Parts: sequence; structure tokens; C-alpha cells
Amino acid sequence: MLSVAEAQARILADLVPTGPELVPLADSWGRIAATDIFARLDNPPADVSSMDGYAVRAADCMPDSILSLVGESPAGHPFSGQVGPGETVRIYTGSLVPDGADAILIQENAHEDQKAVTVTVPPASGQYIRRRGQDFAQGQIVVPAGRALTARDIGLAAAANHAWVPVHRRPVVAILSTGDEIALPGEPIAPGGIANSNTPMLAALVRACGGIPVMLPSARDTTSDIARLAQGIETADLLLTAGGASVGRYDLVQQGLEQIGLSVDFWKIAMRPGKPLMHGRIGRVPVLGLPGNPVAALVCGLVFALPAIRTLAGHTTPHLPEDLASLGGDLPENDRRADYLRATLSRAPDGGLIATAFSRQDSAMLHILARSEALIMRPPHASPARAGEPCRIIRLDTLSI
Ligand SMILES: Nc1nc2c(c(=O)[nH]1)N[C@H]1C(S)=C(S)[C@@H](COP(=O)(O)OP(=O)(O)OC[C@H]3O[C@@H](n4cnc5c(N)ncnc54)[C@H](O)[C@@H]3O)O[C@H]1N2
Ligand code: MOO
Repeated sequence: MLSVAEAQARILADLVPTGPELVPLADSWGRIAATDIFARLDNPPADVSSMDGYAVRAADCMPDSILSLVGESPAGHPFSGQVGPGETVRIYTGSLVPDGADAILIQENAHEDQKAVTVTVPPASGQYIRRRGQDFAQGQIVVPAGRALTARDIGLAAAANHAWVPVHRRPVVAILSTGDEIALPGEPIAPGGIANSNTPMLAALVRACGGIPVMLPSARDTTSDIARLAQGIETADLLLTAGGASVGRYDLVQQGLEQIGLSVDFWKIAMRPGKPLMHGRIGRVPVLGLPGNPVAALVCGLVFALPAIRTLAGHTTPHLPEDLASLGGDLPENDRRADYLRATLSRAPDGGLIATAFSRQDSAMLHILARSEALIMRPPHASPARAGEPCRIIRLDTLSI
């Protein structure tokens, strides 16, 4: 069985990010920049005042100096003349500093009367002047390719005079749940049936990764139904299946998809939950076969589908970040499968995180999954661990997944 890291590497190996599309800047939150975005101008565009007051020549300003007020430079209406010796121009925050001036005398440090401005506290040369281009210069990269645009990036790109930005097209991810027992949530459920939790849960995961989920109708446990429902998959960027991945007589996802050209890259990995994970391709479309147990489907979704979708979406750092915590309870020795234990988080007196595994780790228990704040990662063959020892975790409380 493959290790988690080998499986991740093979899944990501030949994924190609989607191509670019232009979107209005105001709609670009969370989208991934498809190219470097360059400043189209200097910011500030010229030397400007950072305070309300008077543009002066610092050398003219001593306590009680009297300057002659020769004009005004409101923001957006630059003063066209020069500030000559002994002269000053009224100025405001964001106004262009007129030629000749080299400092701003803030109005709290001056007294104006009948076109005469008396200095009370002189400014230093250069004081309260924001220099042209001190924020960014024309031609400078303001948003690098591969960055998920934040509100701050959008503000920056707007200041750099962009109305449209090139971003990666959202990857289309088809989701196919399988199983005769699966019913649409809200529908009457036949004896032995179960509501389909995987499809809406995986659709939400796809959205959280920046993709567009396409929820296919659930397939019956026959190869022909699985093949029928996955037809047309060539228009998607990724196919996620859930269920039918294991070894039972009715676990037919591979055989069904082989009818429409699936070639399997690997099947089964050393991980709990998630042992029967499958990876392959139908034509150019990558396929991830997730286990049907909903916890296994979601954990494999986080560990494998999330980085795959993020890579397709153009992210340059596709994996979920890992954190360190200390164990809130003892853990037994691990077997050969990497374990992802559902856990709660609390804070130690020193502020550090404490991760405490739930006593029940059944991969069908969605309520525990929904209440989990972290996954404790236990490597294969880990020795028994004591409360207080360090452990690696994936935080779920900071994700909206
Ligand atoms: N003899 C063995 N049996 C099993 C093994 C094994 O190695 N040898 N592996 C186990 C592991 S690990 C997992 S995980 C499951 C995965 O099985 P499948 O992927 O084939 O999933 P199903 O059998 O179709 O379903 C499992 C379970 O999950 C429920 N399910 C399925 N789809 C949904 C859905 N969309 N929404 C809600 N619940 C769903 C299904 O009813 C079953 O209860 O295999 C073990 N068996
Ligand atoms: O390892 Mo299976 O993925 O839950 O029970």
C-alpha cells in the first residue's frame, strides 16, 4: 500500500492549473491570480501631504517666522505655482506638495491671519511628505501569480489602477456517489437506505477549495449505471467518486469507470480512514475514488482532493497547513496505516494547543466529525504516546470545511 505522501505526490504530479479568465476586480475575492499583476502607476502618484496644514520651505521656518500665504492646494486640485522664499500654500491630507516646498507645517503648529501664517513649532525638512512611489512604483508586481486575492490585494490592485484581473478559471469538479442504499436527503428512505451525506459534503469541500461542484445523480451498484452517470466527464476538470471503492461484491466503481476508459494509477493506501482510495484517469480527466464511509470520504477529501482542486485552481501552496499541539490523552501504538484522529482542541496555560482524540473513531460517525476541531496525524508504526507529548495536527476549526 502506498504512503499518504506518495499518494499525494502521484495525484498532484500531472495536474495542470486551469487557464485564465478576466473578472471584474470587485468580484475577484478568493480567486487565484493567473499572472503577475503589475502596478500601472506610482503610488502616491506624486509627493503628497500626509497632514492638513501649510506647504513650506523648512529653512524659512523658525519659531515666530511669518510666511505669506500665496495659494491653496486642495486634494485633486494641485497648486500650479511655486512656493518661493518666505511663502506658503494651504495644503490638505493627500494634496500634491507644490514645487518649492519641502515640508508640511501642520495647522496645529501655526496661526493664520489675513494671508499671514505665523509658525509656532517649525517642521523638519521632509516632514509629513509622502514621497512619490513610496507605496509602490509603476511596473512593480502588486499581486504575484498564484495568490488567492484577499480584500487587501483587491485594494492594492485597485490602487494600482486595475479594473479587471486575470484569474484561473474555477475548476469544475463532478461528484458521483454510488450505492443502492443512497437516497436524496429529504426523500423517503427505503428499508436499509441511508441519506446521501457525501455528495453535499463534498460539494461544499469543492466550493471551499475554489471549485465548481457538479453533483451527479447517485449511481446504483451496477457497472452500467456507474458508467452511464459518469459519461460526459470529459467536460470536467476532476471526477470525485464516493463509495464502491472497497473489496465487496458490489464495490464496482473501478469496473464501472473502466467501461468508459478509466486507467487506474493506484488503489489502496496506508491510511485510516481512507484505505481504499483510488486514483486514475479517464482520458485527460483525473479521477479520485473516495471511500464511501462519510468520515473517510471527507478526510480523504481534505488530504487528497483539496490539494488536487487547489492545484487545478492555480494555488501554488496546495496542501493544508499543519500545526503542532500537545496530546490531551494517551494514544496506543499505531499499526502500518497513517492515522487521522478526530480531536478537540483546547489551550494550555502557556497558550499552546492541546489536541484530545475522541474515544470513538468510527469512520461512519459524522456527528463526531462535525464537532472535531483538528485531526491528529499519527505516522505509521508510531510508538505509544503519552498525554503532553507533541503531535502534528491539521486544524479544522480555522477552516470553513
Ligand atoms: N473486507 C473488507 N471490508 C472493508 C475494507 C477492507 O479492507 N476489507 N475496507 C473498509 C474501509 S477502510 C472502508 S472506508 C470501507 C469503504 O467502502 P466503500 O468505499 O466500498 O464504500 P461503501 O461500501 O459503498 O460504503 C461504506 C459505508 O458508507 C456508506 N455510504 C456510502 N456512500 C454514502 C453516501 N453517499 N452518503 C452516506 N453514506 C454513504 C454506506 O452506506 C456504507 O455504510 O470499506 C470497508 N470494508
Ligand atoms: O479506513 Mo475506512 O476508510 O474508514 O474505515
